Amino acid sequence: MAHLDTNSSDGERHTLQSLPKSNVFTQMLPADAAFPTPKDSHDTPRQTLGPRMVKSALFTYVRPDSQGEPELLAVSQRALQDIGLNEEEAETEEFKDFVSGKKILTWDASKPDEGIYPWAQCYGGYQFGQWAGQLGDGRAISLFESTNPATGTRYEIQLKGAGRTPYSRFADGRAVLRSSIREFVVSEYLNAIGIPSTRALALTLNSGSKIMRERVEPGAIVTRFAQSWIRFGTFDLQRIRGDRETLRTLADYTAEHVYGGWDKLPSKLPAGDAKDVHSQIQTGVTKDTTEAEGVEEENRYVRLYRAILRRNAETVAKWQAYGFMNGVLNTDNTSILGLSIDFGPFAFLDTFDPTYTPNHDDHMLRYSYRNQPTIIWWNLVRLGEALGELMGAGSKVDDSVFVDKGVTQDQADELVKRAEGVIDRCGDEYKAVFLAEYKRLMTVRLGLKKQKDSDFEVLMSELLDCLEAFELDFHHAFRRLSGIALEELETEEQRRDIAGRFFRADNTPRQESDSRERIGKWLEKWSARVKEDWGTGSDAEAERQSAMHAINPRFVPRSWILDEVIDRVEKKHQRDILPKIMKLALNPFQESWDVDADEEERFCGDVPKYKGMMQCSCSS
Ligand SMILES: Nc1ncnc2c1ncn2[C@@H]1O[C@H](COP(=O)(O)OP(=O)(O)OP(=O)(O)O)[C@@H](O)[C@H]1O
Repeated sequence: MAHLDTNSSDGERHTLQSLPKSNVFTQMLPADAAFPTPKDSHDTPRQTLGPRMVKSALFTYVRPDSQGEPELLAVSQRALQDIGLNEEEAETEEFKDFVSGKKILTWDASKPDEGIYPWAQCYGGYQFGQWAGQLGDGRAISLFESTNPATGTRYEIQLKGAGRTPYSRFADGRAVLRSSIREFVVSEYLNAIGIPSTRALALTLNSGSKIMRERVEPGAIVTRFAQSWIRFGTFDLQRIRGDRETLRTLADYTAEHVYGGWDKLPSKLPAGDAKDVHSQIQTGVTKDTTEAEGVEEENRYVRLYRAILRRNAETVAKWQAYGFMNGVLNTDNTSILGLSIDFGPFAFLDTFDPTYTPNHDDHMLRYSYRNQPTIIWWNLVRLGEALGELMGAGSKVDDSVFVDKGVTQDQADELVKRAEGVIDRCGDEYKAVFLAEYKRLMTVRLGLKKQKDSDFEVLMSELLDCLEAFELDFHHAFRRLSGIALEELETEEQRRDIAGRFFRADNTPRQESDSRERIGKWLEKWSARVKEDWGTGSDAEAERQSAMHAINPRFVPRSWILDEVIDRVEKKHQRDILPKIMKLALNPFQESWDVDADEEERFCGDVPKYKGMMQCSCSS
C-alpha cells in the first residue's frame, strides 16, 4: 500500500554545490550591531562570541564549532527529496562535513563580502506562563536557505548542537545523542502523517565528545530545516524591548517572505460567521486594504495575525486527533507558521488519558494533552499583544506620525479597543478553525465520508470515553477499527467478540467482560454510520478499509520505542536500528516493511507492561 506522502517532491535533484542557496533572512532583517558583517564575526575569537544580551537585532552571524569525530548515523530520504538533493549526495565526504558543521560551504574568508555566512536567531519567550527574557538559538546555527526548484518551497537549513552562540546563556551549545535521536525521528514522522513540522535531514554523532548532563553523554548534531524558524517568542521579545521598528520589520518580513505576500493572507470573516470557517475566507486582499469600519477596522496586520492563528489552530487540532503532545508549549516553541517545533519531552498518548503530560517537570499539567488547544490560544493572545499596536492602528497604520513617533494620546483609547476587539473575534475564529479541523480528521479516522452533527457525541465522544474508561490504546483503536469488516458486526455476540480486539493481548476475559458490551454497542452505531456513507458490498468495504488504513498509522514512535532505539545505538552500538526505524517512521501507514517481521510486530504491538505513558525531563 502506498504511504501518505504529502510533502514530497519529484523532479530536478541537486548536489550540495549546485543546490540553489539564499540568505533572505539575514539580508532583510537587522543584524547584531556588535558583528554587523560576516567578517566581523569571523575575525572574532569564538570565546568572544559567547552569551550576552543583544539589542535591536534578530540574528547574529556565528559559525558552527564542530567537536569530536563525526559519524553520520542516519539520513532521511524524504528530506533529501524535499530539499531537492540527490540521494547519492548523502554518501559524499562533503555531505558529512556539511552536516557535522566542519565546513561552511557557502563562505570563503578570502572573499568576505561574498557568499552566505551562518547565523543564530534572536528570540525571547514566555516559559510556563512567565516572561523568560532573551532566549534565541543557543545551540542552533542556520547555514543557508534553499528553494527546491520543483516545489518552490524555501527551507532554512540549520545545525542543532553545533556550539555556543551569543544566545547560549549558561549552557554549552551542544545536544546529546538521546534528544537528537528523538528529534530526528519524530519530526520526520509528523511530516509523514501530515502534521506540519520542522524537519530533519541528518543525524551525526560526535564520536568521542562528552557532554555533561545528569551523566556524561555523547553529543550529536541534527541537521534540520523549516520554511521558517520564527517563533511567537521572536515577536514577544520586540514588544518587551519596546522596539517598534524591529517589530514592524519582523511582521512585514513574516507576511512577505514567510507567508508569500500580503495578498496571500485570509480576509476578514463576515460577522457572526465564525463557524463557516473556510468557505467565507478569501485571499487576494491587497496590502493597503482596510476591511470593515470604525472600531472594527481590520488592516493587513490583522490579516497576518489571523493567518498565524489559523495555521496554529489546524496544527493543534491535528495533534489532538493523533494524540501527540509537545510537552513544552512555551511561546519560544510555537511557530509563526504553525509547525510542530522543538522536540523536548514530547510523546504520543499510549492509553487515552487527557490529563497526561509527557513533561516530568510539568506539575500543573499546563502542557497536558487536554490543555494544548487552550495553551496555543494563550500563546496567541501574547502574540496579539505584541501585534496589538499595529493591529489597533487600523487604517492609520501607515501615517507618518504613527510610524515615526508611535501612538498619540487621542488615538490610544480607540486603538486599544480595536486591538482588543480583534483578539476577541479571533478567539471565536480560533475555536471554529480548531473544531472544524479536529472533526474533519476524526471523521476520516473513523472511516466516514460525510460529517453529521450527531457524530461528535454519538461516535467520537463515546469512543474516547470508552478508551479512557477501559485504558485502551489510542492508536490501536483506530488502526484495528480500520481492519474490521462490517459483516463481522452483524450480531450482538459477534460485536462483543470483535470488541476484544481493542484490548491488550494479555488482558483476561474477566477484565474485559463489562467493557465488551459497551464497545459492542458503539460498534453497532459505527457500522450503521459506515453503511450510510459507503453502502454495502465488497468493493465499498475494500475502499473504506483502504481509506482508513491510509489515515490511521500502524507505526507510532512511542516513548518506549525511542528509548530502546537510543539504548541500542548508544550502548550496544547497533547503528542499523536507526535506518530500520526510519523506514517505519517515513511510511507509517504500511502493514509491513521488510525490515524484520518480529521487530515490526513488537514495535507495532502492545506497549510492554510498565513502559506506557512515560515522562521525560527537559534536560537535553
Ligand atoms: N545545551 C544548550 N546550549 C545552549 N543553549 C541551550 C541549550 N539547551 C537549551 N538552550 C537554549 O535554551 C532555550 C530553551 O531551550 P529548549 O530546550 O526549549 O530549545 P532547544 O531544544 O535548544 O531549541 P529549539 O527550540 O531550537 O529546538 C533556547 O533558547 C535554547 O537555544
